[in-house]
Amino acid sequence: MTRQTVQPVVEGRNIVKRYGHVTAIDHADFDLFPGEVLAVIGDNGAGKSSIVKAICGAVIPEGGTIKIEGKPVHFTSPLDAREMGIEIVYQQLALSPALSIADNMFAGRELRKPGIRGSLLRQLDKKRMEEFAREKLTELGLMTVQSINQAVETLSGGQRQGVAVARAAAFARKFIIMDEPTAALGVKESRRVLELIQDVRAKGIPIILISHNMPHVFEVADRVHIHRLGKRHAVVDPAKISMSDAVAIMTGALEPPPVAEQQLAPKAA
Ligand SMILES: Nc1ncnc2c1ncn2[C@@H]1O[C@H](COP(=O)(O)OP(=O)(O)OP(=O)(O)O)[C@@H](O)[C@H]1O
Repeated sequence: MTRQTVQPVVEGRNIVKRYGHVTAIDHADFDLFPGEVLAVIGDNGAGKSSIVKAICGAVIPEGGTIKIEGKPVHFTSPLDAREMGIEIVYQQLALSPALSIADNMFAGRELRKPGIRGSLLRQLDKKRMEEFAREKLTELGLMTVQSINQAVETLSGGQRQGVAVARAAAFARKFIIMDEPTAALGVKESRRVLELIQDVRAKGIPIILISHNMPHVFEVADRVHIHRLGKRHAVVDPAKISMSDAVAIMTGALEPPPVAEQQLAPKAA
């Protein structure tokens, strides 16, 4: 397959978003390709969260185009993106501590019992949800947790993040956005989440990983999107650039490589 024939999963062009006098997204471009982990790095306030929010409907851009698998989209809320199979894992876990693992996995999209018990009486199909949750956690090697009915508040930070990743992986049909998924975790727990990212990629689901942690980025990313002053400043191959050069480009201390030497698309297979 040549580079030209690979259709991006996400293609953002010329995206603009202003907050008063602040231009959070300044005619930015963005590409995510099938099967890859794309890291997004940038200084504080560079606009990383804003561009990713525009892609998942949490921010509505004022200009530009966003295509998902070649089709223009105009999301008005993250629910629109979720319906399309786009999942998000936040640093601040969006899990409900008092609810069980299984309940958290299905929050907002519970399975109902078949027939009239589900459609009319709205009865939840607990058994099917538990089975599904168990299967998904097992798939990602996360069944070290005691019970699927255990409250999330009894889990360690890493296990909780594991549940959030498993939930995203279970429902993502297009891609997963992870915003600083290891920021709140210890060394061992971060390691597990990095392994999970690789497992999810192995399942064929592409991932956008926002992170300030350069060793983590360089360990798992296939390409590194460097965001600066509201726009895509460069895309580099982590196998070909040093961490310190990537940081220098990010801060403006070093010029980005010429476009022809950048990794704007994955290497041809
Ligand atoms: N809701 C908002 N209202 C006003 N300004 C905002 C809002 N969201 C973001 N901004 C501004 O837009 C710019 C980009 O912010 P954004 O959070 O996207 O950057 P970031 O690269 O994700 O930063 P960080 O790494 O610190 O999270 C910043 O100047 C920020 O203050």
